[in-house]
Amino acid sequence: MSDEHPPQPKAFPVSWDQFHRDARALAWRLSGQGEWEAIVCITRGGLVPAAIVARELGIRVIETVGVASYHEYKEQGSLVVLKGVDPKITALGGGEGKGVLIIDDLVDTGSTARIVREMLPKAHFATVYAKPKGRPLVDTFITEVSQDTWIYFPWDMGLTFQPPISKGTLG
Ligand SMILES: O=P(O)(O)OC[C@H]1O[C@H](OP(=O)(O)OP(=O)(O)O)[C@H](O)[C@@H]1O
Ligand SMILES: Nc1nc2[nH]cnc2c(=O)[nH]1
Ligand SMILES: [Mg+2]
Repeated sequence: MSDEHPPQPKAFPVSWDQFHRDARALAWRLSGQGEWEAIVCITRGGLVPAAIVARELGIRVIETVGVASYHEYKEQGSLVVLKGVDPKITALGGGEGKGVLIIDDLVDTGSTARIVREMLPKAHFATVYAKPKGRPLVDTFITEVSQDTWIYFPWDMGLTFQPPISKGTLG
C-alpha cells in the first residue's frame, strides 16, 4: 500500500477459486460485446485475468504494458511506464486501439487506467474488480468494492495458522 493507497480498514480476500470464477464471469460478459484482436494486460496484476480471458475468448495475441508507482523506484508521487505497448498493437484500429481489450485485475483510484487509456483511447478497458473512484475509467468489470476496502489477491497470500476463535482477542 502506498500514500495513494493508505491502509484500508476493510479487507476483501480473494481465493484462487473465486478469482477464477470472477475472471471467467468477466470473459462471459465480454463475449457479448464484440470481437477482440488482441489483449493488452497491465502487469503484473493483469497477467492472471488476461490468461483466463484469453483462454475463454480464444485470443492469442497478448501484449503487456508495465506501470508502477514511481516511489518504488525513486520518490513518491506519480506513476512511471516501465514498458510501453508494442507499436504494432498501438497501430490497431487506426492507431487508437479499436478492437483491443485492456485487462487489469482491479481499478482503484483510476491513475493506472488513465495512463493506459491515453495510449489506446478506443480500446475496451476491463477489470475484475472496481472501486468507485476508478469505476468511470472502466468499460466492463464484475464486482465493485468500496473505496475503503483492500483487495487481497491469492498470489499475494499464503496459508497461515489461524488461532481458535476461543483464543482470539475478540469476544
Ligand atoms: O487504480 P489505481 O489506483 O492506479 O490502482 C490499480 C492498480 O494497482 C495495482 O497494481 P500495482 O501498481 O500495485 O502493481 P502490480 O500490478 O504489479 O501489483 C493493480 O493491479 C492495478 O494495476
Ligand atoms: N492488492 C491490491 N492492490 C491494489 N492496488 C490498488 N488497490 C489495490 C487493492 O485493493 N489491492
Ligand atoms: Mg497492477
